Amino acid sequence: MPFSSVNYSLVDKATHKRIEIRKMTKERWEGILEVKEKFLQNEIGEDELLSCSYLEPEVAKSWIRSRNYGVDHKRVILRCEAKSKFKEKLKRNEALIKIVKPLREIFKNFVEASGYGFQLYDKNGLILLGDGEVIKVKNNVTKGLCLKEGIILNEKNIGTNSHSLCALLRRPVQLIGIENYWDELANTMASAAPIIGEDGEVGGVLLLWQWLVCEPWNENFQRLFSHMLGLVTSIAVAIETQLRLLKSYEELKIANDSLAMTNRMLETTLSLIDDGIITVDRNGKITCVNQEGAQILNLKPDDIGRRNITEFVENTSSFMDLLKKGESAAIEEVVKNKDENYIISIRPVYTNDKNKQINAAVLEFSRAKKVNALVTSRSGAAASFSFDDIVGVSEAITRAKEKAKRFAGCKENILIIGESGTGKELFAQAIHNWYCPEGPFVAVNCAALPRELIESELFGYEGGSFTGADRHGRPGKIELAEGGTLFLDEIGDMPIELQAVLLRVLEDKKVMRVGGRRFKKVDFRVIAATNSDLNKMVREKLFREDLYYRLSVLRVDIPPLRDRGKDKEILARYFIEKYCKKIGRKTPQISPTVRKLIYEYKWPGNVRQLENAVIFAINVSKGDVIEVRDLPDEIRSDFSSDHLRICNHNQSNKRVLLLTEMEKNAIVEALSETKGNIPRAAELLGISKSTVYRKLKEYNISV
Ligand SMILES: Nc1ncnc2c1ncn2[C@@H]1O[C@H](COP(=O)(O)OP(=O)(O)OP(=O)(O)O)[C@@H](O)[C@H]1O
Repeated sequence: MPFSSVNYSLVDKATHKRIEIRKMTKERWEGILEVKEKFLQNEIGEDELLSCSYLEPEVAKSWIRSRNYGVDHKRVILRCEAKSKFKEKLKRNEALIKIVKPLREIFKNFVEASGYGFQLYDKNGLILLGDGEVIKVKNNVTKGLCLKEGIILNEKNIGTNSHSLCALLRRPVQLIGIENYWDELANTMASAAPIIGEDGEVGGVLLLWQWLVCEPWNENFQRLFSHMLGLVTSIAVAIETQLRLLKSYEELKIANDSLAMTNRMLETTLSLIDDGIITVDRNGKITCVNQEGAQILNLKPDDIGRRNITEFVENTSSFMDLLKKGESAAIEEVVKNKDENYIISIRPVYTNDKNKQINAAVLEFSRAKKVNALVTSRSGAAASFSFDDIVGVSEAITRAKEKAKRFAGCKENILIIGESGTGKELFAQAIHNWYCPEGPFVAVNCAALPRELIESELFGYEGGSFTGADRHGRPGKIELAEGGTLFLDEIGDMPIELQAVLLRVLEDKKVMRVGGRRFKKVDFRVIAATNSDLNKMVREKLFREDLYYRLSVLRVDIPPLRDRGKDKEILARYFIEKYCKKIGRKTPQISPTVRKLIYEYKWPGNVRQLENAVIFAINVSKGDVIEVRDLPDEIRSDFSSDHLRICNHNQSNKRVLLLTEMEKNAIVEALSETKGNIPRAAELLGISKSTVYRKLKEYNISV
């Protein structure tokens, strides 16, 4: 008689299908028993078994598989997993075991009290967590089935069983006694529920089993049995949830750790930046700050998230306008309670790239002084010379150097007077480097600047103030000299109308850009230089008297080269060596005639002229000695006339004798060097052949 009554059911959470559990009646029990005996004794075939209404089709299929595996229903041989493999599997299932273990501990007492067994299997029937219980079978006779970890109980070993069917069908399964294949399990009832992992695979099976203590068709037993399945399924669901939580927790922990690491890296990076970095929200509230930023704004840790950037900048409205505009910008601002100007670079942070809605901004505060120094050094306006680079031992230069050094130490403006090429800029750089080597050295040649540009060049201009100007405006040289030196070369050429403006700047130490409305504080020293007679210019009303006095508080006079005695030779040798080193050439000697020339020539172009002459000679000379012929034409011709002038004008016998002797020696030397070749000797001496012939006669020299 077909058995069809359905007594209870549960919903499989994996498939969301209702699993119907058939009630075990006496009739069904006996039906199964009968068909099992027939099947095991080969009295019925597979088809007949599969069509048996007492038996669940999945159980029937499993019996067939069990027989095909060769499982003996009376006696099975249990297999243990190899130690190393077992270890590896425990490791693989670590998270699952970690969750199930405490549950099993709780359950243990319950097991002892009510005779339940509780195990965790992997999907292949390996016991990952056992209760170590011994299955007692048949009339309380203890048999040797120990449900310990490491034992493999699967269909291939023990035939049909609930946890293997559960893993295969991926849903809860309940088997009672004779539904199992192995006779030893005929007195047990078991409920198994799968633990499905995030990947949708069976990660393990939870099994709850008990001895059959009464007839399975007993009402109480039926109730208990249904509860058992509900219980094991709920535990499995709880474990799945915990597994997911653990995974999310671990992912979160990894994400957290990496976030913390990124934060630490960012903090370290920010602390290394010696500019202030401050982040603000769209309303200007300060949200984050690095050490330097906190120092600039004098912020305490408590201020973060409370105070607004507008509390710290003077020109609040234009600052907030820029911030709200959401464009990258840089402005120069005065930070309240600070004596310094800062360049504030604003970098907006958008909510997303599409709508460009500003969400926050990163502000970089850099000291204007530092930025200007960088700009000027990058533009080649840095001072590279020191007092040690001023070559010379003559009394005149030593005195000038000492004076300049004394003046360098104080903040006053300095006026350097000297002929062109005497080294005025060299002195200015040395003074600057003595006093404030960190600051910018901004040089302006007042003679080289077109008259109409000199004002914007010196004072800068605001954006759009005149045609051709940079639309963002530009700082002037005075602003750029902040914290350093403004070197005004050829000050005598500064237009008179600008002299008044310069005087005011020197007095107030404030500038306003052309087209601007705001004065800006500047702190710099002026070193002015000229080769003009400023005194005379003042008398002739070409130079403002008040500016002259303002500038000439400390005055250094640089002596012309002709007054520097043996410095001339020292400098010549210095330049030869320096230049040859630069071009990688062997340093040539100076012929005695050239040496004499160096001493006696007037050097109207001073040190610059000497340096240029030496470079010229090195490039022209072919040998190891620089000869007169190697020198530039104008020096040779100037020298010859100087020479003659000395001969003509100086009537002192001694002097004439000396000079004639010198000339005679030079001619003898030239002839010996050219082995008596007169045209070549003339070339060497820088005089004509006919002069050589005349001189030979005059000095009675035979070739
Ligand atoms: N004492 C010195 N030692 C070494 N080099 C020197 C010395 N004096 C001048 N020079 C060199 O001579 C050249 C001219 O010097 P500098 O430009 O300082 O002169 P200047 O008086 O400012 O000239 P100008 O009036 O034409 O501007 C530079 O190359 C400089 O380095």
